Amino acid sequence: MINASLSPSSTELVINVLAMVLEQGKPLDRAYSHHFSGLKLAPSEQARITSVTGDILRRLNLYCYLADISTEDIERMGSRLLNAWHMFYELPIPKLQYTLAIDEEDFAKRLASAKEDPALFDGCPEWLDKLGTAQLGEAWPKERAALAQAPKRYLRVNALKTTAADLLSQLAREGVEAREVPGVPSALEVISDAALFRTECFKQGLFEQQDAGSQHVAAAVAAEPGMRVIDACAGAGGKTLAIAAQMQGKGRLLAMDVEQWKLDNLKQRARRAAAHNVETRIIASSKTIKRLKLSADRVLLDVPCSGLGVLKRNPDAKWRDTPERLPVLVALQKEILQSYSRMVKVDGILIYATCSIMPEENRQQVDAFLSANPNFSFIDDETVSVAETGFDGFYLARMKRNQA
Ligand SMILES: C[S@@+](CC[C@H](N)C(=O)[O-])C[C@H]1O[C@@H](n2cnc3c(N)ncnc32)[C@H](O)[C@@H]1O
Repeated sequence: MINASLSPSSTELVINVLAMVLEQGKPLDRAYSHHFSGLKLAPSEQARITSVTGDILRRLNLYCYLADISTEDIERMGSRLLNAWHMFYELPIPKLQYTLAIDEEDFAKRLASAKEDPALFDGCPEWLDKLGTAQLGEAWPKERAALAQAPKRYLRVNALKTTAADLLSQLAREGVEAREVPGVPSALEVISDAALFRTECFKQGLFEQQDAGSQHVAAAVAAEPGMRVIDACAGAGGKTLAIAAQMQGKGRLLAMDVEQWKLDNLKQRARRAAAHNVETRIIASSKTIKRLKLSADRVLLDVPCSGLGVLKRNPDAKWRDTPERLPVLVALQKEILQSYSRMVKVDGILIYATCSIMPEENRQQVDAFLSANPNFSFIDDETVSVAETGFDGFYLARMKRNQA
């Protein structure tokens, strides 16, 4: 994808999106929709812009260092940043009307010294490198390097409507090239640049866009038709819809969250996917949880987390987040685990999950929960490593309730 220079107009768009994210603090997807609306960009050009913007955000500190500018000065110095980015990939520099040129000799010196600093080369802010090293030790550098790579595009075959083989051939008829993903039977990897959401297959609800790691976590719920299942931090329902397919639409699937707009979004997606056994419920207070005491065969707690496993896909988070957020999240996860586990019935299974690879949010939480709750026993756990799988990074643990 990164094999040709951007046009001058696309360069300007990338600078504007970056400035909106980094200087106005807007989420990346909102910055894209703001700047793309009203433009008649070809899907391939739009894909190039998002791919270059993503790459710059994944290694923003590296490109800023090469451009000799600060990460806070993108609006004013954006052309210099984009020049450095083109020089890094040895691409001809776009001919902008106003541009801040970079001295080639100076650039070569900076590049040589950046290569001596692996954390900088992987686009890792200092606070994150310290945290990753403290949490993961020797395993951190390879995860850090993997988090600097572009994410692959995956979709989940909606088993309520189709099969992987049928979807592959229908997508091929619409010009979308995809292939199966070893180890994740519900997933297909999209290998062409197609505009997926414009396809008939999408309109018919034959698939959802979802990372293969997230699908792997949903598979661990192993819900069966007729069960009573609660997805208590359902958000817009990525995992809920996967669970509905496991249940073949039979049984009761309750999707809960503290944000109504996410549940509204979920309802819409569930309709398109024909996931008719999904019910949504807002968590208004602890009473909502209490009323569901000992009621579910499976409870999935996909808790709010640092998101440090999904930085490939959300690279802007690295430049917004601070290390102070982690202890706050860890305390919230602990509270959710303790309180929401009440909904698991005897012999039922609790599935705790995060999109983080940091032990403090993962195994350490589970161990603390198990020692405070001897009525639950550990079944298994797994960290989906970004480096080993190429997927987003996740964690999941399964625990069984043995007594009320
Ligand atoms: C990691 S996201 C869930 C992603 C979702 N399961 C998916 O697969 O698309 C965590 C969710 O927890 C929700 N949340 C935050 N605090 C919560 C709480 N106290 N109880 C329940 N959900 C909460 C957030 O609104 C967010 O939607």
